[in-house]
Amino acid sequence: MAGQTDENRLHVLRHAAFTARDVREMERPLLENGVPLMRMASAATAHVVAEMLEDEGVALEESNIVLLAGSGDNGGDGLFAATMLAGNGASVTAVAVGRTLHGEGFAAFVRAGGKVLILDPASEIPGCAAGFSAGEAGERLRAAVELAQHAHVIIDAMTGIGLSGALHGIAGTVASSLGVDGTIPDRTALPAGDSTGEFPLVVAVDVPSGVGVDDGAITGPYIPADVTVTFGALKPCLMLPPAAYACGRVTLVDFSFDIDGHMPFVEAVSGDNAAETVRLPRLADTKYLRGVTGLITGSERYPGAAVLSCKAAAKTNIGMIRYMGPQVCRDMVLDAVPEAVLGKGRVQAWVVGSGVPTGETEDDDFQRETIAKLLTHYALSSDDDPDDDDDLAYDMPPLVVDAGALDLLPDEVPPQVVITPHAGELASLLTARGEDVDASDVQNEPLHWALRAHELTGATVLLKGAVTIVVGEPADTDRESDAQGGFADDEQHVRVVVSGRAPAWLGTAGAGDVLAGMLGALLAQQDDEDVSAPDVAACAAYLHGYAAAQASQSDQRGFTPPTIYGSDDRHLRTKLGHPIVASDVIGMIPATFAELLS
Ligand SMILES: NC(=O)C1=CN([C@@H]2O[C@H](COP(=O)(O)OP(=O)(O)OC[C@H]3O[C@@H](n4cnc5c(N)ncnc54)[C@H](O)[C@@H]3O)[C@@H](O)[C@H]2O)[C@@H](O)CC1
Ligand SMILES: Nc1ncnc2c1ncn2[C@@H]1O[C@H](COP(=O)(O)OP(=O)(O)O)[C@@H](O)[C@H]1O
Ligand SMILES: [K+]
Repeated sequence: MAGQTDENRLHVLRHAAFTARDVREMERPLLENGVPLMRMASAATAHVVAEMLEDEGVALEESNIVLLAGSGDNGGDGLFAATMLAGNGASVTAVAVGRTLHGEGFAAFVRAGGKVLILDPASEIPGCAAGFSAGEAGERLRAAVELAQHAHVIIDAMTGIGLSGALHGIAGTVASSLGVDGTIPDRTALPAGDSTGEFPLVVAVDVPSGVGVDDGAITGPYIPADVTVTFGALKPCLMLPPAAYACGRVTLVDFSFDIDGHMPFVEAVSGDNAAETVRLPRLADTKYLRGVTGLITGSERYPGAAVLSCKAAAKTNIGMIRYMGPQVCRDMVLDAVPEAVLGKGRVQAWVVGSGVPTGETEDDDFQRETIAKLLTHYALSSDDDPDDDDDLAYDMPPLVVDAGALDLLPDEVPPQVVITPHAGELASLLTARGEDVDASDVQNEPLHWALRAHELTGATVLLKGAVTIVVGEPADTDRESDAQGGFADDEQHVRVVVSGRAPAWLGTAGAGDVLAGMLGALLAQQDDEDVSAPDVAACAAYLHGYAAAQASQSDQRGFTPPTIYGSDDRHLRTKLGHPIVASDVIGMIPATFAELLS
């Protein structure tokens, strides 16, 4: 049984992220018992740096390392790591970006022969001359940046979970000189773990300094890392876009935290989770029991979306699909999926809007009218008393609202309504509700805006991207108390799940239509009340991403669970794969099921 417990713990460690506050709570009992966490953190960091240098064929004695050290404990971790590296012959310079340095770490570093470069004229670091002129401060800053740019490795220990707001002051200037300012990481996401293989390699201590630790937002300067060595548990920024794209390969040092005693703030779905949401066919099944998905998708302008959504749904383990749409789409759907049934009838889940033009155009009014009529059944009245009408909305089958149906979404809907916008569509939906936001704001702070959309509409929000974020209510939430108390808006009542399984090859026309169809099918087959809409939605994104990975033969993915420090898991993912079209993803759905269920 112990083996199984270990396996569960490992799964949680690799797929659950905890807020900075919870991490501090988990640390406390260990620190009170005198467990030398900082020594453990820094030893692991030093080991990872040494290993990277070895991989690049650079001997430690010949290496130049620059430590960017802040004045908190993150800087302390960095200083002790640098001490070990200096002690083993590396030439290490610590650049102090704050007014102070961790006392013991600094003393140890100096004893090991490390050099220190102070940037702040007001610094109070013992034995270091301060009070230099503004001109000299500028010179020192330039020298530090130059030194770092020519190092083999930069160890980024400016801030960890103690960051508040965007990096400012000298730390901010250093980060924007060496990294980027406010823009999201733009890299090929090499499957072999993101390392550029070019010097300087960047190792982030705990988290890359400057990214939003709890929300993954990028609002200021930071330095994208090749490797992040993180301590105790994953932080949300290691999972959430866009910060997760700045972390590179992640190594987690297990401190034996009590992870079971705390609620993760964000979870990443795994293949096991996805497999669990698949309803296995039973001997006494009929097509109706296996689930029926109704689709009102495609239009005269975009008939292909009808085919993609229908075919994807039909192949995602259900009994039947029903299709409604214009003649051209009906013909094409029947051609591609002769099994489809045309017209109305009972369904266990709906998919609406994929390939339907938005309200800005005059086209396909009939398709939009049909969708609008269906959506009226999902509208909740805004008064606080849940009345009979509301109950009817709660009793409606799950519904996926995609693309051109998003602007038809009622003001407030029950949580089985899943909206599937990309960043631009989410910005439009929020703008229509009075928020001042554009697509790039959503890209920089996707969790924040997904939560806002959930809060405003009550819908489960699936925000598409390389890491898809899903926000909604947990399974056990009492809908009546929720209707009375307003919509869930704090971490206790919101479930945040991500899927980062897809390669970037998936960003291709029609991929969203395929996802909508797969999600509609996955929702239609649910007969377990304990599975929440956000979990089903995230699993659909996982299956979709996995099918794309198989179709493109790619190892690339938006989120890779961390390697646990000390475990022997150094297998490199190297296959970049090849381009695909959305239809290729559909073709791989059966093989994906076979793989995940085996
Ligand atoms: N508490 C513990 O038991 C452990 C903590 N560890 C390390 O300690 C870190 C947390 O340490 P701290 O709580 O000291 O906090 P940090 O070291 O993360 O950050 C605090 C420092 O950052 C500066 N700072 C904060 N926001 C800033 C901003 N926007 N711009 C510029 N500077 C800013 C503060 O002035 C302060 O100097 C963890 O991330 C981890 O690296 C590890 O040693 C493991 C054990
Ligand atoms: N860089 C990326 N990496 C992985 N997946 C991506 C990336 N960009 C987009 N995707 C995925 O591709 C799909 C695109 O959907 P969408 O934007 O709706 O396209 P369309 O409207 O053409 O169908 C989404 O599932 C999204 O998560
Ligand atoms: K850091």
